[in-house]
Parts: sequence; structure tokens; C-alpha cells
Amino acid sequence: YWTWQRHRRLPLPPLLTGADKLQGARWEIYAALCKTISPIATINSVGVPVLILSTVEATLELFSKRSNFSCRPRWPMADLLGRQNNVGFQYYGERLKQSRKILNHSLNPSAVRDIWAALLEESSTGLMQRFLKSPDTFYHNVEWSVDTLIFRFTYGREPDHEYIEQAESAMNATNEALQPGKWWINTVPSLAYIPSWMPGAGFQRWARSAREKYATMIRDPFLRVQDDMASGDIPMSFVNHALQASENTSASNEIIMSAAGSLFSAGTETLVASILNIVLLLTLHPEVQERAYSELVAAIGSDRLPTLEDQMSLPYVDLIIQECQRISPPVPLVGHSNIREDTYLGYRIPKKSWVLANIWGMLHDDSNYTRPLDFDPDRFASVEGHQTPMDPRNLVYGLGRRICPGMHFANSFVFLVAAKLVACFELVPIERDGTKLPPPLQYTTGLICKPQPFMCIFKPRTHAAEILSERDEQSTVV
Ligand code: HEM
Repeated sequence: YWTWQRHRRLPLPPLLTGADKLQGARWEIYAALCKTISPIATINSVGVPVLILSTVEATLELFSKRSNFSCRPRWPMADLLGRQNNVGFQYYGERLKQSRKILNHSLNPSAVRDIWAALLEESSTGLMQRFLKSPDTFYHNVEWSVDTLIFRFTYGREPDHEYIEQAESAMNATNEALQPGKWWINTVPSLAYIPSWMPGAGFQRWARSAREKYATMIRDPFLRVQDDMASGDIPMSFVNHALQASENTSASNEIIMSAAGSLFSAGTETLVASILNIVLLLTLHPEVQERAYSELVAAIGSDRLPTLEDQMSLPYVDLIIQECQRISPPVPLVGHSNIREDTYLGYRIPKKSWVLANIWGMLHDDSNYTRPLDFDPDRFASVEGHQTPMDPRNLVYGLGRRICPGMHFANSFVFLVAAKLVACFELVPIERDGTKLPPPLQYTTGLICKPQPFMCIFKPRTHAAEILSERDEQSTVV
């Protein structure tokens, strides 16, 4: 009570004004406005306060050092859809800790190296083969390969068409449920308790149908792995790995099922965004591609594909990945929420506030990254006497107790795709009437930021067809 009394005298962080007068994505506008105001500012003070963090220091302090900010913002409509069982939406508590423990058991660096390396290698090579065969549909090829990779990782087999459709419809329903201002219930949570037959409770009926679809989508593939495990030898998968280590109670199985069901929505769009962004930025920078190709030929030659073991001998490829993640982090605003009221820099943070870390803003802060809009992988090269700026991979996966559990898996796949792209293709802008038309730097502005559909040419390098077909014959399946 006394803490509350003391805090009550403190003001909310300063209010950001003038956002409506600026153009650009939300994160760009917040970054521009916060620069002169404060590392923590208020975007919206009506109803649930929405705050924005614009510096690494503030984000480390709140998200990493304090456990209070490990909850997720509340969206009653998303709860009605049953998304509370999805790890990414779960509120902080015992169930979340158990889910994350299970995820870390299968996604820690040694598990990625020892169990999933063959799947990652095969999947990245498969993507190159698709680029070679049908370069015009490269955008779709990336989506298809990543969807298949995450499903195979989760359940050990290829997804059927029906699952992909169900997953897309579930993601669309979630996006609809998260639309600001669309649902009264998000502003008046008590509406969740009105019965679905009452007039005006249309949202209840819509939510029930979406919830049932989501439940089927996470239950059916899980039960299939469980049945297959009982009847014989089946491919390794997250579900298989987790069930082997579990107590096999209905409660622990249910947590594994929900954790598995969270991976598709969390892992696909983010990974697709990272890969398409690399394709886009490499197309725009031929000099960077040539330097990476020379490094690759000098390190491993041109008669085989790079593997995860070559990572240390390809430092320039690593600089390119860092710069691509900096230019366009797939999740530009990372949202956490605090369980109890708190204070920071003399400001009051009411409990259950939405606290958004502006990851894009931090990666474009010119006090850390000079000329932040320029694409310059060399900014991360270590030069004696100069401090290298922070590796963006320390930010793009979030921070603290909610940090992305798939980060090591994602980093390995992104490296393999980037290195194999450099080894197999020269990415060039399309030409019209003899003039090169570089693709525009245009990104989506929703929850996930990825390049908007664009065009480029995948020009195979001399040995591409050879090294890709050889690899096809030797392919190893987990
Ligand atoms: C480059 C690709 C990826 C990026 C940039 C990314 C980024 C993120 C971010 C920013 C968060 C929120 C972290 C926070 O709140 O502090 C997150 C959460 C999560 N990610 Fe990823 N992710 C990627 C790939 C993956 C993959 C491949 C998987 C699974 C195999 C995965 C599984 C998850 C899960 C389950 C969560 C929810 C964790 C929680 O709420 O406690 N992610 N990711």
C-alpha cells in the first residue's frame, strides 16, 4: 500500500505527441519522436497505458534485470481464441516456465548442433534447389521451405496442404483479434462473460469457431506422433524428443502439445522475413556479394556447398547477416507487460502496462550505429582501437525471460541459407529496356516486418547445378 501511495505521486513517462503528423512505420515514428524526449515514453495513456522503450539500457534494465516485465500484454479477444496456450501469448507463471524448459531442452545450442544440423543442412540445400528450378517463384519458395522446415522439426514429417491452410487461417484470426479498436471486448474485458446466444455477442460465436479450429490444428499432428511412437521407430522431432524426456502424464503431454503448436506461428514468418531480407539486400549490393563469394572460394573452394562447420571460416558472411538483421529486424516492436506496478527513471509504470521495446529504433540509433540507414556490413568488423557496435542478434530475438527459444535454430538456418546463396547464385536486379531496376526497400508494417513482394534474378554460378545435384544424391534425412 505504501509503495503504491509513493508511486501515485510519480508521473507517467512523458507523452509522445505529434505521431499523426509523421510518415513511416510506427517504429520509425516512435524512434524519431523518442530521440528528444526520454528513453521511456507513453504512447497512449487512455485505458491500458502503452509505453515505449527506445534505448538498449532501458530495455536491458526492465526486460532482463527485472522479472516483473516478463508477462505479455493482455488481449481478451486473443484469449477467447484459446491463444493463451500458445507460448508466445502466455502470461508469466508456472505453465510458461515449464513450456520454456521443454522448448530449451530441444532448442539449446548443443541440441541444434547434435540433433537438428542434418535437417537444417538438408532444408537449406532444398531451398537452393528450388531457387535453381523455379527462380521466378523465389518468394513463395522461401515460405514453402520454411513452413516445411518448422513442421518437420516439430512433428518429423512434411506438412499436408490442409495443415498449412489451417495454420494460415489461425494466424489470420489472431491478426484480426489483435486489431486495435475492432473488438469491444479488448477495451471492456468483462464482455468475455456474456453468453454467446445474447444479441451483440457475435464476437463470442466467431471466437468459438476459431478456437475449435485452432485446438484441432494443434491436437491432430501431436496425437499422430504419439501414436507412431507407440507403434515403432519414427523420425526425430521436437514432440518425439520432448515426449521421451517427459513424465508422460496427461498434464505434461498437454504442455508439450501446446508448446509444439506454438512453433509454427512463432518460427515461420520471422524466419521467412530474415531470409527474404537477405535476398533483397544482397540484390541491392553486388559488391558485397562478390566479396562474400571470394571469401567463400578462398576458404572452401567452389566444388562443394558450405556447411555449419564452415561458419568460423566465413566471417564476412557473418557480418552480412548482422547488417541484414540490423537494417530490418523481423519483430521491430517487442511487447512485454509488467505484473506489478513499477518505476523507472522517476516515472510510474502502472501494472499490466504494455511495454514495447523499439528494437528497430535501437538498431538505427546513430549514437551506436553511424549512418544507420546505410547498408554497411563492415561496421561490425573488429578494428583495433575501435569498439564494434552491438551484434543485432542480441536484440532481434528479444530479451530476458521471454527471449526467443528458437534463436540458435534460426541463427544456424539463416547462416546456411546466406552462405549457400552466396555459393550458388549471383542475385541481380531485373532489367527493362536495358536499364537495371533495383527492387525498392519496402517492408510490411504489421507485427512482423518483411520485404514486400519484389523481383530479382537468381543467376546460377558456374558450379551451382553440379554442387546442388551432387548434394541431392547424398542428402541426409533426420
Ligand atoms: C530469425 C528468426 C526469428 C526471430 C527474429 C525471432 C524473434 C522472436 C522475438 C522477438 C520473440 C519475442 C521475444 C521477447 O518477447 O522478448 C520471439 C519469441 C518466440 N520465438 Fe522466435 N524468432 C525467430 C525464429 C524462431 C524459431 C525458428 C522458433 C521455433 C523453432 C521460434 C520460437 C519462438 C517462441 C516459442 C517464442 C515465444 C517465447 C515466449 O513468449 O516466451 N522463433 N521470437
